[in-house]
Parts: sequence; structure tokens; C-alpha cells
Amino acid sequence: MINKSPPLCVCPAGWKLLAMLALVLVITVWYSISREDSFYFPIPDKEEPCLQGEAERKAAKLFGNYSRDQPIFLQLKDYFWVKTPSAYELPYGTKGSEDMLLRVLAITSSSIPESILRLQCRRCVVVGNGHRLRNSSLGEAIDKHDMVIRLNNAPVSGYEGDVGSKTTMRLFYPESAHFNPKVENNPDTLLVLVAFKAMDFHWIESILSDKKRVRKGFWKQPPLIWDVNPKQIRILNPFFMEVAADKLLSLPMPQPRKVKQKPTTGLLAITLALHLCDVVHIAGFGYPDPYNRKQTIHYYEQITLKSMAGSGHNVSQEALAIKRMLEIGAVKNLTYF
Ligand SMILES: CC(=O)N[C@H]1[C@H]([C@H](O)[C@H](O)CO)O[C@](OP(=O)(O)OC[C@H]2O[C@@H](n3ccc(N)nc3=O)[C@H](O)[C@@H]2O)(C(=O)O)C[C@@H]1O
Ligand SMILES: CO[C@@H]1[C@H](O)[C@@H](O)[C@H](O[C@H]2[C@H](O)[C@@H](NC(C)=O)[C@H](OCc3ccccc3)O[C@@H]2CO)O[C@@H]1CO
Repeated sequence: MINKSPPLCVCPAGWKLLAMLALVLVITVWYSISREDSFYFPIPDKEEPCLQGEAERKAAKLFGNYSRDQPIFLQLKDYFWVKTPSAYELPYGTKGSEDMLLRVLAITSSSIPESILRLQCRRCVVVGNGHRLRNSSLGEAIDKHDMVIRLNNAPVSGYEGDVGSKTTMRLFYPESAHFNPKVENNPDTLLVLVAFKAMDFHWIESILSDKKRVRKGFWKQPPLIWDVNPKQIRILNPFFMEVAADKLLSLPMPQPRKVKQKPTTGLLAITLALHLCDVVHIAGFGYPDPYNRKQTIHYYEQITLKSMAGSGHNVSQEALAIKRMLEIGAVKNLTYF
């Protein structure tokens, strides 16, 4: 017997049901993305080839042919007698901070570990502190990189599944130093000080030489006791801050006194990685839309964009810079942007 009843999708009730389901799906996707609890995480490639000098070649489109003979970390030998003084003051140069630096560099190191130097091709990942790392399950993929670069006081403990636990390098300044560095880093993590002001050198010197601590001059109280091995400390060459400001954000150089804009530590870390690595991945970058006042910005704490007022960062300008880097393939994103 032939069944004469029409198929489900052509009767009006069937269409309505389908339309309702589609609407629910659209709303769920929209809500998920707007809250950044996104369930969409691209699965990272199995084994991407590592081509020597690839990041540098691609980044040349952005940076031009800038000098690559700059050391990654400041070195003592350059401060005994300053042949060519820096053109800029901190955070873009060392002009005026030479004496302080001489003391700091005498008690720290500038070497790049042998384990990094002997790699033929360096695959790096810069882990931003953004909320989109939450529930990402990217921990394992992050840890597979030769170098994992982390920022500020971002924790790994308790978040290993999403952000991994390997930390090759951590960029920080006194106000962003984790009070318990041993818990959130590995014993061989390089703790890379990004100096914004002369007091930042003063802080590290007083910690490492156990001299009298100075409490004034910081916008937030940094640790007064900081349990680290001086051999782990490095001082980042301010050249990378200059490149990020000048080439990526087109900020006026030198900065007029009144202009307080500066790159975020994340953008600085990407700039550094493009100089140091052959393949550069990023994860956890991207802020909520400015009108999204309730969305938390970090994967580890409940603060919103409001807390960044007065920070001197132009996050929409930075987003454009990161998009350009993604477009030309200089960096690849493990989260979404
Ligand atoms: C209140 C405040 O000053 N917040 C600044 C904090 C704060 O000082 C430290 O977390 C220490 O507490 O530091 C900053 O950055 P923060 O420590 O928040 O994040 C590190 C880097 O990750 C990228 N990021 C972060 C969150 C997000 N939703 N999207 C992102 O892309 C950014 O590139 C960012 O640099 C900083 O140093 O740049 C920038 C923030 O403006
Ligand atoms: C990469 O910049 C770091 C961080 O992302 C910024 O938010 C932070 O900005 C602070 C800024 O550097 C402070 N300016 C000076 C000159 O110290 C500013 O100071 C205002 C202030 C002063 C005294 C007491 C409280 C606040 O505060 C900004 C943060 O709100 O700079 C970081 C690098 O240090």
C-alpha cells in the first residue's frame, strides 16, 4: 500500500519546528560567542612543518628590514662603556638608566639557555591571558611547543588542562610579578623583566641583593620578598618595545610626554617571538567588545574591561595589528579572534 501522507518537512507544523530549531541554534551560537564561553576551538594541526626563518621572513612585511643584531636580553658588557647611547628612555630604550643597569646586570645573566640555542627550528607559543582560554582544553597542545611564553602573573596551577604547565619564559614587571613565582613557573623558567621605569630596575636590585626595599613609585605594590634564583632573571632589551610601538602600533617615537599609550605585554611578547622563533603560535588573545561590560577578560579571575581604564593600551588598535599578523601568516592562532 502506498502511504499518501506528506513528508514531515512540507507540512506547516514541520516547517515551524525546523525554523524554531534553527533559531535556537543561532541564538545559542551567538550567545556563546558573545559571552566568550565559546565551544568552538579549532583543533591544532597534528604536526606543522617547522621552516627555519619562516616567522622572520613573514614578519619582515610588517617590520621592514630592521636590525636583527640586537640581543634579546641586555648584557653587562654593553654597559661598562656605552659606545652608542640609546635614543630613548624607558620603556623604549635605556637612556638615563645606564648606571642602574650596570648594577642589575652584574647580578643577573643575559645568556640564552643551551636547550634553546641547540634547537634547529624553534616552535613557540605566546599565551595571552584572555578568557577565551577557559575550557579550551589546549594545555597539551601548548606544552608541545619548544618554547612557551607566558605573561605577568597568569597562573598555570589549577588551569593545566586549558593552558598547559610548561613555561620557558615569562615576561613581567614588578607590579605584575606573581607573589609565589615557584608555584607558577618551572625551575628553569626565564623570568624576563620588562622595565617601564627606573624604579623597576631598583626593585629587582633590592630583591636580588636583599637591599632596603622602596615602596613608593609603583602603581601597585610589588612583592617585597620574592623567592627566585637570580640565574633565572633576564632583562628584556627595550628595543622590542620600540619595535612594537613603532612598527605595529605606529605610535609617535619618541613619545611626547603627554602621550601615555604603550603596547600591551602580550603584543610585546609576540614581537619578541617573531624575532626569536621560527614558528609563532598565539593563544588567549582578544578582548571583549567595548560595550560588553560583564564579560571577564582573564581565564583566571573575575575582572572586566573596566579595570583597564587608565592602562594606556589601545586594544582595538592592537587587535588590528594581530589581525594583520594572522592574515600574512606571521603568526597562527590556536584560539579564535
Ligand atoms: C589593571 C591593569 O593594569 N591590567 C593590565 C594587566 C595587569 O597589569 C597585569 O595582569 C598584572 O595584574 O597587564 C596587562 O595584560 P594582562 O596581564 O591582562 O594580559 C596579558 C596579555 O594578554 C593579552 N590579553 C589579555 C586579556 C585578553 N582578554 N585579551 C588579550 O589579548 C594582552 O596582550 C595582554 O598584554 C599587560 O601587562 O599588558 C594589561 C592590563 O591592562
Ligand atoms: C604594559 O603596561 C602595564 C599595564 O598593562 C598597564 O596597565 C600599567 O599602567 C599603569 C601605568 O603604567 C601607571 N603610570 C605610571 C606613570 O606609573 C598608571 O599610574 C597611575 C597611578 C599612579 C599612582 C597610583 C595609582 C595609579 O597606572 C596604570 C595602571 O592603572 O602599566 C604596566 C607597566 O607598568
